[in-house]
Amino acid sequence: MQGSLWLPKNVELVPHPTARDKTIAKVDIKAGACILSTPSFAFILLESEKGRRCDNCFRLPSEGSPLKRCAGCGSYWYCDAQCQTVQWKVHHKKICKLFNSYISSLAYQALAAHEKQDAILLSHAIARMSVLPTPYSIEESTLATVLLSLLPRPDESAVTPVICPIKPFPSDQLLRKLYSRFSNNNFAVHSHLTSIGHGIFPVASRLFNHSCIPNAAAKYMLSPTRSIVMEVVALRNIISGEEICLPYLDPALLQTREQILEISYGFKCNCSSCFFLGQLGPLKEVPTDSNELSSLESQLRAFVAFDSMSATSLPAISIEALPPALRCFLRESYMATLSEIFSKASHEGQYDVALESGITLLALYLIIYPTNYPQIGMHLLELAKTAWNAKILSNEANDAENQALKKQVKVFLALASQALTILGKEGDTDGPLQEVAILQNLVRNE
Ligand SMILES: C[S@@+](CC[C@H](N)C(=O)[O-])C[C@H]1O[C@@H](n2cnc3c(N)ncnc32)[C@H](O)[C@@H]1O
Repeated sequence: MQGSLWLPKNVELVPHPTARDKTIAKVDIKAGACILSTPSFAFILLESEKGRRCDNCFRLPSEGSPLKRCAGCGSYWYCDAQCQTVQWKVHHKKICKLFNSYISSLAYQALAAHEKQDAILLSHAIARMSVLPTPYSIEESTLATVLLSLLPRPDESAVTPVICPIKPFPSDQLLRKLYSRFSNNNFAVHSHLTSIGHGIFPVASRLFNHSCIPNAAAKYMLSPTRSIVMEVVALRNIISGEEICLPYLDPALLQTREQILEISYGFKCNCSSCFFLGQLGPLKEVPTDSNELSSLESQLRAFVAFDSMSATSLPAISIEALPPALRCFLRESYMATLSEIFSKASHEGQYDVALESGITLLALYLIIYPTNYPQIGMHLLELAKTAWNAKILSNEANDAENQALKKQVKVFLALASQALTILGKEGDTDGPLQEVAILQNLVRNE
């Protein structure tokens, strides 16, 4: 395996006691470094993005250049003839004429929404194998070889959804083998943390195990005429010999992640965060009395000791250090409520409520997520926008309040920039890094 051409030079695969293999760093890797850049084998847009984005490169159309619909099937959209040609060669020529009768067939219509998505993704993967010089000789494609070498999912016998009747049709055995690699090996493709599609990236699947406190994250690069590419980026400095892990799900799913990992991936996570949560037993209820809740929330903020007026870096806090009295905040439901209070208050202009709940949420994120996790950077940007709006609407005569809000905007922006720069540019243009730069400019020129 070590000599494999697809294996990046800075990592190696070594045996893992329960996960078959794991990937470790062969050298020290710096925060922000790209560990792997890998093409997808097959991918699909989410139904909600169909016709909004190009089916090949996933980009949004530029102004004045609407997407062009495939004249054959009318069901795929492209930026231009180049994107269409790329996808035509990879799989669409095997699907185009058959697509509409396939999706209106009773067998396809009977599938649940997620099965329909799997069925089309599987059709794309099969079509891609059917265009090999010798159809379905997977050894002619490195990505197909890696894909079929992946670990199957726990419910290997799940019924394969009906696929597009591609010619020549694959063997039942190949279809089942491929479908049994779905779900535990597929990735949600996102742009600035919003899902836009699904993809199969065999090399990334082969390399990275899960951790709820990952040291790396996946991002997706969209560029003209190219199919999407996944990049795996180090979130912090990784030392030689350390295992490199991705999050298979949002680590903030504190109560549900254990079950999801067991059902969908067939393993029990042994990270220190899961170990700690497993030892805690049932969590106390979050107080319903508003005074009691507010006092406990200020204790949480004090524990994290984040100073929104002067912080120059984000504190790294381990979940194990959380005092017993504050552990009730480790409830997913509390986090969801807090996040709703923050967004509602900032949209409705209740900026004092928004800033307080937003900083409490930041404190929780710093406890739950690892350093430089993208959600932290995105949340800091939202906090900066909220403080900026508060400043604009604040009483001009109240100079002290104005200056305090301006200081907060600067602190949030500087920290958002630090965290988001580690992941770097991804997805659609005009992302959060550009928003940070625009707001920094406004503050500077004010
Ligand atoms: C995408 S693969 C990861 C690569 C895999 N280790 C290999 O050797 O091909 C996902 C599968 O790896 C295993 N796995 C991933 N993370 C794990 C972890 N933290 N602990 C145990 N098993 C894990 C599970 O079997 C899961 O379904």
